[in-house]
Parts: sequence; structure tokens; C-alpha cells
Amino acid sequence: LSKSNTRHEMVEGFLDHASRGDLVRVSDMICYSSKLLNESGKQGWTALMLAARNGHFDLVKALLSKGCNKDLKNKSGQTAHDIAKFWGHKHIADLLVGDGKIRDILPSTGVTEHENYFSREYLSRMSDKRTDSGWLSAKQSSPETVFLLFHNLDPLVTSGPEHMNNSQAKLKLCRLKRDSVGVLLKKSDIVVVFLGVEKQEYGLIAWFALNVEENPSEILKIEDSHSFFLQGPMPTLLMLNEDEGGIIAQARSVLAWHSRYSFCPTCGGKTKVAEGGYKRTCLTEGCKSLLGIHSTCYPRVDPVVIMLVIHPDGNQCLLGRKKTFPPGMFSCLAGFIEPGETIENAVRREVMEESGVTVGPVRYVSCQPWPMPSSLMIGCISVAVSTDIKVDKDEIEEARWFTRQQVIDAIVKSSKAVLTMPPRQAIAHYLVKHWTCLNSNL
Ligand SMILES: NC(=O)C1=CN([C@@H]2O[C@H](COP(=O)(O)OP(=O)(O)OC[C@H]3O[C@@H](n4cnc5c(N)ncnc54)[C@H](OP(=O)(O)O)[C@@H]3O)[C@@H](O)[C@H]2O)C=CC1
Ligand SMILES: [Mg+2]
Ligand SMILES: [Mg+2]
Ligand SMILES: [Mg+2]
Ligand SMILES: [Zn+2]
Repeated sequence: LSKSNTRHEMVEGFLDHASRGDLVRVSDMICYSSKLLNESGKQGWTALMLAARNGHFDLVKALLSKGCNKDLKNKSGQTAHDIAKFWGHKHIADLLVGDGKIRDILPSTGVTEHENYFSREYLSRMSDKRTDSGWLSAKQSSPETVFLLFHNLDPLVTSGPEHMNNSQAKLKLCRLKRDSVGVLLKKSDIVVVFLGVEKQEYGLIAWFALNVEENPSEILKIEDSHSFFLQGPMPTLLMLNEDEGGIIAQARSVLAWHSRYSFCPTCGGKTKVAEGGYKRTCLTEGCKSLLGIHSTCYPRVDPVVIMLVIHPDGNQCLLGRKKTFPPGMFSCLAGFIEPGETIENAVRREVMEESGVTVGPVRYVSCQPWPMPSSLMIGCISVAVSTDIKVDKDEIEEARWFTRQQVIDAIVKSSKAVLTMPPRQAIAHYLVKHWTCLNSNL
């Protein structure tokens, strides 16, 4: 018995070092007993899974090089690769794909998937539960369930010091419980949107979002004295951490849709909220919105192209500024895609309209949900075939070619910088940075 206890303690210790990313201790212990490599602890988690969970890149590399089995699964059926992907550690997930077989199926475009702010999937949406009203109402009355409250689409956040552990973000969403929002849930005119459940092993903690028009402070029991409705949306919504940015992207877009589409867009009739807040069905008998593809019944997403246009000399890029931008800031040109238009044609049309520049080849780079109210920014890089600029004064105040050095100075916020860049959370920032890295031989 004591022998197996000692062994058990050793495994526990080993997994604890792995979880904390202690490369030295983990390596030492493997030298002592190589069997530890594939040992698992609570819920079947191996050292590799724990290292992948906590983003310890070097440790994952070391464990792989020692020959650990990366295909083992924990009790939830997840491999280390699944875990790394879940938690947004893309570089680790790539490493765990290993021999490259999976990625090699796709022909290389030189573009790898990049996670932008507002893009993280912290919750699993579980869309199959949206039609299960029994499950949804049980979750709404569960004491564990998390409710996010919005007032006119501004989320309730807190700046309380007790929330600031392990987080660089200055603000955090208030995770309210059933008892705090009970009075609102009973009101018939409040839409409650099911966001999903936390991605974790035990239980299924559900999250819901609700929006109220009148200030609810008086009728609610909110104990946190540091809480307030975050006015915005820009730039305040960029102050949350990456996990919460992803949650806001989903919640705010769906709530904004409800606040703008209370009546049927087809006949003006009353609608009924269905599918956990993911549908509004017209109540008028025979309404055309009920026939065929009734896309007006679902939350809208508006595709927008956003593009970095490269000068034919390869060493300058085109940036513009709107009157509403802070002084000195320039960004990528952008515009809504119109019906019957491809991404590439929308890029060429918007650049022509806004700057008078003709664009040739266009390539997709990355995308970003932009919940103001519900755009999907489709980020592209493209090459100009003409260089004269003539701005459309209605939309753009100024557009200019900037050299690679000038945009690098702006990205690193050098004192020599002649412009400022959009914040790092905006895909415009990423597109410029992506280009400067591509051209590092210049
Ligand atoms: N994440 C990022 O890095 C960036 C995000 N963006 C976002 O991209 C979006 C679009 O960029 P923007 O340059 O304004 O777009 P456009 O160049 O297409 O111009 C905007 C104009 O288009 C009209 N418009 C509004 N909604 C639609 C629609 N659904 N379809 C067609 N036309 C529409 C509006 O006109 P009117 O008001 O007269 O009705 C608006 O003034 C904005 O929401 C902006 O916030 C932009 C730049 C950077
Ligand atoms: Mg435009
Ligand atoms: Mg525009
Ligand atoms: Mg437009
Ligand atoms: Zn209708």
C-alpha cells in the first residue's frame, strides 16, 4: 500500500510541476522515471494536457521530444491538441498537430489562422439546446448559472480590486446570479439570450444575457459597489480580456438585433422570441416571413471588407482617416459588402470609391466579429495598380501612402511616428503588422 501511495504522490507532484510549466523539475523527474510521461491524474489529465491547457509552449515541446503520447484522451474525450485549441493557445495546437499531416491537406497560402480580439470562443454555444425549453428554464433557475446584464447595450462591468487577480484587463464583466436578476427574468418583455456553456469538464455552467432599456439599478440587488454600465461601445469594449471580448461579441450583437427588430420586418406584426433568443417568429398568420428561407427571423451579421492596399512598389501602404478618428490616427479602408458582390469586388469598389485608387489582386488574411452592432470584418491584403489619390470627402477626410518604416514607427509608438495606429485589438492594426512582417526583407 505504501509503495503505491508513494507512486501516487510522485505522479501528483509531476503533474503539478507540468501544470505550472516547471520545465526543469519535469525533465528531472522524467530522467528518473520515463513512465511518468504518460501518467494521468484527475479526470485523466496527462502532463502534456496540463501544459497545453496552461500555455507552456516549451514544456509541450520538451514532452513531445521525450516521446510522450499526444493522442491520449482525458475523461471528457479531449486530446492535448483539443485542449490547446479550446484555450486559444494556437501555437501549441499547431505543435500538437505534429507531423503536419492534417495541415498539409490544405494547400499553403502562407496565411495562418490568427485570433483577433472579439474572436475567442470562451463558451460552447450548444445550439441544439436552444429548442429545449425545459433545459433552458432549468438552467435559468440554477444557482450556478451566469447572467450578463446590459443597459441599452452597455454591459455591466466591475473595476473592483477583488476581480483583478490574474488579469491584465482593468474591467471585468459582472457575472450575476439568479438571485440578482430574478425580478427581470419574471418580466415578460425582457429577452433572455442563451449564450452557451463554459468549456470545462464538470457540470455545464450556462450563460445568459439580457438587455434592459430603463436603468435597472433600483430594482436589482447588485452587491458589488464597483459595478457600473460601461458606456461605449468604442473604445471601452476593447478594455475587457480576450475571453470576455469573445462573449461580448456574441451577446451584444444578438441583443442589438432584438432591440432593433421588435416587430416583423416583413409585415410589421408582432413577433415571438424563440430558440433561446436566436429567433423571432412572426405571429401574423400567412406572413411571407414564415415561408421559404425566412432570414429576417434570425440575428443578422453584416459582412464588411477591410483592406490594406499595398503600393505597386511593394514598400508603401494606403491608409485613410475619417473625421471622427482621434487626431493623427490613420486606419485601413473598409466598407460594407453589397448584395451580389464578392469579397474581392467589394474591396476593389470600396477602395476606388473612398480613395480613387485601382486595386488588382486581393487576398484574404483574417477576420474579426465587430459587435457594433453586428459586423463581420473580413480582412484582406491587396495590391494597387494605380497610385493617384482622390478621396471621397463624405466618408474619408484624408488618405495617404505611408512607407513601411513609417507604419513600423507607428506600431512601436516611436517618437518619430508621423501617424498613430488603431488599437491592437482592431483587425486594422493586425493587417498592417502582418504586412510589415511579410516584407521583412525590404
Ligand atoms: N475592426 C476594425 O479594425 C475596423 C472596423 N470598422 C468597422 O467597419 C464598419 C464599416 O466601415 P465603414 O467604412 O463605415 O463602411 P462604408 O465605407 O461602407 O461606409 C459606411 C456608410 O455605409 C452606410 N451603411 C451602413 N450600414 C450599411 C450596410 N449594412 N450596408 C451598406 N451600407 C451601409 C452608412 O451610410 P448612412 O449612415 O448614410 O446610412 C455608412 O455611413 C463600421 O462598422 C466600422 O466600425 C472600420 C474600420 C476598422
Ligand atoms: Mg465606403
Ligand atoms: Mg468606409
Ligand atoms: Mg459602402
Ligand atoms: Zn410578419
